[in-house]
Amino acid sequence: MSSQIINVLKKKVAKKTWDNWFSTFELKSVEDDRVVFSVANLFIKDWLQTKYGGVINRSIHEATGKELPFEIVFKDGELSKEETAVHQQAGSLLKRKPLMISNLNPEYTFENFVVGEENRALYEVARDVARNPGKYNPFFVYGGVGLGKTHLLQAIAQETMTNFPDKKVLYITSEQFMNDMIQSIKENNIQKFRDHYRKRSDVLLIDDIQFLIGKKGVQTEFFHSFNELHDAGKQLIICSDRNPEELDNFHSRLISRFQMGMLMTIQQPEAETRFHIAKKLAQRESVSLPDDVAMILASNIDGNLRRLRGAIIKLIVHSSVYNARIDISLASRILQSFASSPGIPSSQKPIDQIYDAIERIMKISREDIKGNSRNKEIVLARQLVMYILKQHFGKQVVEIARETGKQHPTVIHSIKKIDKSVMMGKGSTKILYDDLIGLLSSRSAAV
Ligand SMILES: Nc1ncnc2c1ncn2[C@@H]1O[C@H](COP(=O)(O)OP(=O)(O)OP(=O)(O)O)[C@@H](O)[C@H]1O
Repeated sequence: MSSQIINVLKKKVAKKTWDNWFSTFELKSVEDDRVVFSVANLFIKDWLQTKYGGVINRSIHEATGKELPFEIVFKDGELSKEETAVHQQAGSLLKRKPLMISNLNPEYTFENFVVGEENRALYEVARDVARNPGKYNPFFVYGGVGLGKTHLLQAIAQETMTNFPDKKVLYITSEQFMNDMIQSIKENNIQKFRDHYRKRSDVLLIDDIQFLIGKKGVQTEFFHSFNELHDAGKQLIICSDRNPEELDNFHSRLISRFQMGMLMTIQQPEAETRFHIAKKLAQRESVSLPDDVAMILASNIDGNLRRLRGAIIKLIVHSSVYNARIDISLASRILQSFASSPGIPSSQKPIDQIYDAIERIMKISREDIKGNSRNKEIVLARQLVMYILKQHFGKQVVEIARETGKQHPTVIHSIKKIDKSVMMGKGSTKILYDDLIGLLSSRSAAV
């Protein structure tokens, strides 16, 4: 029966697809309640689950006559050093994706951050912060969605760790701070939480502070952590999608703390900078983007750089799957698919906007998402709905539970799960999320 599943699956996908994506895919076991496959890479695992979950399910059904769910695990737990080296040297694009070891994305470095005139001053100060912790305290960076704030924060974190191996550098989102706080209260151990943030970090970086809008209790806790660290000369680095003054419903004393150090904004990159960013984004995927292709992408996609990245990833995946050259004609087709996907009307309720975006990008209907199917793609879509409601539209867990008709623990679990993938910049879930946010951010009020 084991080989039958693979045989059926092999017949259902094109040879090229099989060679590109299933070369390390093997059947590990068929159990009473599930089928387990293994692959040799984190990114492929994620990609197969998302893109080929449906066909894998159908193949299992056809071969076994049962509706068994499946799971994909790493082969032998993880890649051996030799395998990693081989995969880094050669093979398909996907095999070369690095495995993440910390909550910092190894690609978010200063070397990978392209500096145009518009952000030169910001870049210089950021490097200075990593060389001289405590000099500009706090360092507060704000600016629009997808302009590189997280990248810059993580670059400061990584460079500080290199410059000062003895310093304890802690990077978190303000949502994680809140979750840790709630967890510690549940476990009746708030002191441990306080010690963790106040005593065990020399450099604390907090991403997306705007998430704490309206959460007065967490703000108070953060205020005390801020003061204790600041008084002890520890470096604080904070970023937000808006100026501190625009943090509505924030304690005024916290806002004035944010304003007392170095406050800088991250600017939209000009077309020339976008050209260099496009080249760099491709280089991060070990692909060299021809100048004319980088040019056409940079001049057609502005604003949120995740859209630019999304287009480049699509280009690379397309060229890998269809064995096509990355040239102007392919880039134009990709751009057309971006342009022909009209915006989502912003007059709709957030949840309807998200359903629409998912239907367009993942081809999964709202009925499926609202239902109870455990199909992996549908489960992922459901989790993305909850995560986007929270992150992008600032909804509370109670509201999300009400709007999606799911229980609180399911909502919390889903948000955590997607947050982890997004934070780690992990594979296809992150790409999907970026695509969805790109589409939602470009919504047209006209429709
Ligand atoms: N100057 C740059 N050079 C190279 N890559 C960049 C630059 N700015 C942004 N990027 C890339 O663009 C993508 C989006 O950046 P990032 O996630 O840091 O944006 P953000 O401002 O934190 O977004 P959000 O407001 O949603 O939190 C990332 O892949 C990042 O590496």
